[in-house]
Amino acid sequence: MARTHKIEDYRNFGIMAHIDAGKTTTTERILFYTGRSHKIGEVHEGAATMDWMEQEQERGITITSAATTAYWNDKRLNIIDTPGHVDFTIEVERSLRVLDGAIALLDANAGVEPQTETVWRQADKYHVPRMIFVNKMDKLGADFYRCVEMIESRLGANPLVMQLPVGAESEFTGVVDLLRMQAIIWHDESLGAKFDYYDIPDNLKDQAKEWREKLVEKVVETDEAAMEAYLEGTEPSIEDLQRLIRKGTILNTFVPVFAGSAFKNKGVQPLLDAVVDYLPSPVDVYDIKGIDPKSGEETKRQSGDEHPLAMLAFKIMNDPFVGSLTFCRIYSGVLQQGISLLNPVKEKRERIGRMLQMHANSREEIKEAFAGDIVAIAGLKETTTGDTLCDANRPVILERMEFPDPVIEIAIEPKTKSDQEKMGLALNRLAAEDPSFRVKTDEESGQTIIAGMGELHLDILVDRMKREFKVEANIGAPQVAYRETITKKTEIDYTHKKQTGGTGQFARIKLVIEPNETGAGFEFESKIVGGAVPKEYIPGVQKGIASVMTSGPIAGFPMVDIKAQLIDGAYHDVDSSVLAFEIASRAGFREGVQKAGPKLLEPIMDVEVVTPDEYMGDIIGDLNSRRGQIQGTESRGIATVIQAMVPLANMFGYVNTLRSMSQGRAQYTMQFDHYEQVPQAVADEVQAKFA
Ligand SMILES: Nc1nc2c(ncn2[C@@H]2O[C@H](COP(=O)(O)OP(=O)(O)OP(=O)(O)O)[C@@H](O)[C@H]2O)c(=O)[nH]1
Repeated sequence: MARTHKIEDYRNFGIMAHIDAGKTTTTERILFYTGRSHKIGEVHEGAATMDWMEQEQERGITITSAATTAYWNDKRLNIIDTPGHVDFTIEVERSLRVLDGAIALLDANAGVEPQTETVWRQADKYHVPRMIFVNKMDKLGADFYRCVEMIESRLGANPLVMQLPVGAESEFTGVVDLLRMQAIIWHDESLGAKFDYYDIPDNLKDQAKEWREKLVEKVVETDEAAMEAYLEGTEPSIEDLQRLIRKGTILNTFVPVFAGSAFKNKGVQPLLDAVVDYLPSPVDVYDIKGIDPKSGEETKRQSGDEHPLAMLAFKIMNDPFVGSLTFCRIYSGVLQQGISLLNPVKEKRERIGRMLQMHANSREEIKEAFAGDIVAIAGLKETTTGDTLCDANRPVILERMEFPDPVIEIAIEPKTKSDQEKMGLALNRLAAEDPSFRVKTDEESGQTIIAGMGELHLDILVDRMKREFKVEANIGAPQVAYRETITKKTEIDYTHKKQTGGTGQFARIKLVIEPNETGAGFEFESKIVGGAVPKEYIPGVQKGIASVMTSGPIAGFPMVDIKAQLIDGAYHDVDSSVLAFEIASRAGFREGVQKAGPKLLEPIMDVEVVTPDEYMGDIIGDLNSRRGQIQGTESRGIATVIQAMVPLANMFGYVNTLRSMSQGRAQYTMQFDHYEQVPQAVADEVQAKFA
């Protein structure tokens, strides 16, 4: 099987938006017009093709990114679905990672919304070229020009207005194409409604002329020759304009803006034309960066079949028909069924079995795939999200995605004992799919603990466990991961002696324990010379201390950052053993930490809030009341960035507070920074709760 489309004719793009801006509807229409989807499922009827999982439809938010292949104007489109919910920024990041361009949707009435700002900034981080579709022009209160203004003021972007709406709200009938200076009018609102080209309506003629001038001026600025010609009175041709718009879009100089109503089936076809005309192909964007696993040096991988195979796994889904499906973007080389590839991250081999191409409502078995393609591979064993698969002879680790550490822990237990094993399997599967989700066992209580990015994040995973793995579970309240340590140097002299007929037990130890540097963990050293404690018993001493450290004296949290030295001791020829020394050190250390000024530590988060100026005062005041320490503020574009260190314990529910304080316009991110002593009053509370 050969390539059906040159790599230059690929468009890998995603659609990003605030919740409810119409991403699902627009994607549905795109799939319909590209001819692959023959039945349109309205979102509210719960039959949307892109929303695969049941609960997504129930919750009405798109959680997973699916990739779908479609065709338009002889070009091959791979549409990568990106979610809009703030708890799933990780999903947005991973789809932004593998797409080359994006359409940002606006609700024509709501304009630029908070999550539009969030995903826009994420796209900025990856330099993703974008276009904007002002959707819902048929809606009450739709205002195209206000949206254009907000693109500048809220997103700090440079809008290149390509179309003007003809009418608005219920009078919306089509658009003026400013490039060709003609009106495109749809005859009715039904699916597949026909459109025709007309002269620009009289009442829009002046406005169209004015906006075309703005368009041409912005476009010729990207090219000196065109600029000079224009200044001398020569209008660029439509082809020249298109070429320069493509160039400026790919360089992120400006963002072409279009108008329409996906729901009323208006504006989608010209939008698809624009995807083909202005969004980049895989060879138009930066070469993907990577690391040579042998030398550790940075390298790059060019897009193209002629280069060694390298692809990035960006999504794992459980598929009811074939089990686990790993979605991969091929950057270079040709992938063939049956070959064996290296996963250099895990240092494991993977054999490529079944390969699928996903379409809107069908899947196609393929034997071969090429640079630029997105394929779903069945049955990979070792590969998790973010891993690279490559030619073993030319290994590369493609730029890894950044996954923030989980901040919330919740205890989980199956509703029935018999589900214990099934739950373990399910949690491990989910953790393999989602790098921001972790599972562990609490040593002390034996409880299973799951950790994630937020309460909603964990909620959805528990829900998936129920639906996909048929495991019902109860969960506890979200919990901060406290730690304990000591503050004073202390010496311990402890003797363990037991004489109960037969062999006795004897061990004497002298320990010095002291605080270790923050983050240095547990250190053990033996200073024994001359055999006061025989060498073979010393591991028993270390083991005894380590076992006590799993549960501190204040509230049973793990102890950290302690240095222990064994300085002296004594033994008995018959009665001493490793076990006797372990028992002695356990009891001695436990006694010692009580005298060594034990303290409770809490995780301190590095919090960054990005907000419009007017809410800054309130936000800082609120952070102070959360025991937060403001590190500084700076302006970034049109917003203010506040940097603060805040205890995690006081950050639960912050999303909602921030939302209401800023009318939803401020966003925040946080990540773990360090552990710090808890003030006494708070420590007392924690102790009362856990001890
Ligand atoms: N009036 C009008 N409504 C629209 C239009 N496009 C979508 N809608 C409606 O807006 C609502 C949200 O649309 P979706 O397509 O589900 O939006 P979404 O962005 O995918 O939402 P999430 O999946 O929750 O992120 C639905 O009720 C749609 O019918 C439009 O062009 N005009």
